[in-house]
Amino acid sequence: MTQTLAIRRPDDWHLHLRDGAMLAGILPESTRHFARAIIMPNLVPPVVTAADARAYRDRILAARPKGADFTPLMTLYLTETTDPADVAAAAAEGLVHAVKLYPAGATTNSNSGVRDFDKVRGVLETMAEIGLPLCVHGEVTTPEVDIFDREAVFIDTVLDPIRQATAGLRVVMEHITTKQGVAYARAGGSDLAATITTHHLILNRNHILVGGIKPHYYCLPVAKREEHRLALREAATSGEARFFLGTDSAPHIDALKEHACGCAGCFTATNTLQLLAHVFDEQGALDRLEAFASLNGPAFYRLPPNAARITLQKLPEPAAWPEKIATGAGPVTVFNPGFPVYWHVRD
Ligand SMILES: NC(=O)N[C@@H](CC(=O)O)C(=O)O
Ligand SMILES: [Zn+2]
Ligand SMILES: [Zn+2]
Repeated sequence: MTQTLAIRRPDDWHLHLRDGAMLAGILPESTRHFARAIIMPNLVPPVVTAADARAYRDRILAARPKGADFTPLMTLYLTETTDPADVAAAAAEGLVHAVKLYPAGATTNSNSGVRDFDKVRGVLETMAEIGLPLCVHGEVTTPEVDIFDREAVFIDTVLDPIRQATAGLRVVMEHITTKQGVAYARAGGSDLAATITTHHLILNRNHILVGGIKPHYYCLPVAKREEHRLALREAATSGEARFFLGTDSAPHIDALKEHACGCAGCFTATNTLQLLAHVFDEQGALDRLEAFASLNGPAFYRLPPNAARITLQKLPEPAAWPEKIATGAGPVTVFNPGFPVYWHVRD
């Protein structure tokens, strides 16, 4: 018996598209199923000003496959010298939909991130006034803090103080990976939301480390214990408006993943929808997939949901996708969940 599920076309509220040959190679993987995406600004050099964002948007639009219905929603990379007036103008023009906070050194290409939070107070106050969301990579970078504790410590020592100090600031906790992240998101009001990735609904830290190290399962924040994965599954499938999909699909060429000092990032753009249907089916929550993937995100970002629909089908044979995407920069391995997935996306 074939099971069918039609949902509004989804959006991806946290996506890395990179630039140049990598952008050209991986963009079709996102435009196939997603209508819009919040585009992360951690290029080298980062997307800091409105002019940077406009130029990057134009490169993305130029790389779009013919006929693709896909709108990139741009973000600015917050630095200690970001100009509040430039941010406000970019938001007013509809160019920029969020500002991204990377604690300096927390993740891939985050060296221009924030070290002294007092220096960004003016920008945050402007953002609170105009309702522009701050997207946060929530990990401390203090060497003494264990990598598995960095999200929970960030919430207590950085995120909560920022939110207390900046009344009305709208915040998205990006790619939460812990039960503490889920609890903190839940304790906030309508000005707080959290994205959850596909891979963090599937992986715990054993998947990365048991039976040999799996570089393609390494991302930041790193996957945590099983109890945290279960908390994320419960949150994602709850239907609550504060939780929505941000894949954090983050391509790196295989040569840099399968490396003595491998890059962080899982590439899930290709098969995210199939995997999500599998996860929501396992949780008995298929009726809430649309809220997570297609409704809650636009509501938080104050955009209408997509009018178009996409149909998912559970078939007797497993869904297939390429093992790797060939790009001009080199091959990128597609996230392999390690189990068969019977949900397909109908063309
Ligand atoms: N998630 C990752 O592991 N990597 C991201 C950066 C990020 O989102 O932290 C990347 O740009 O590669
Ligand atoms: Zn991040
Ligand atoms: Zn990311």
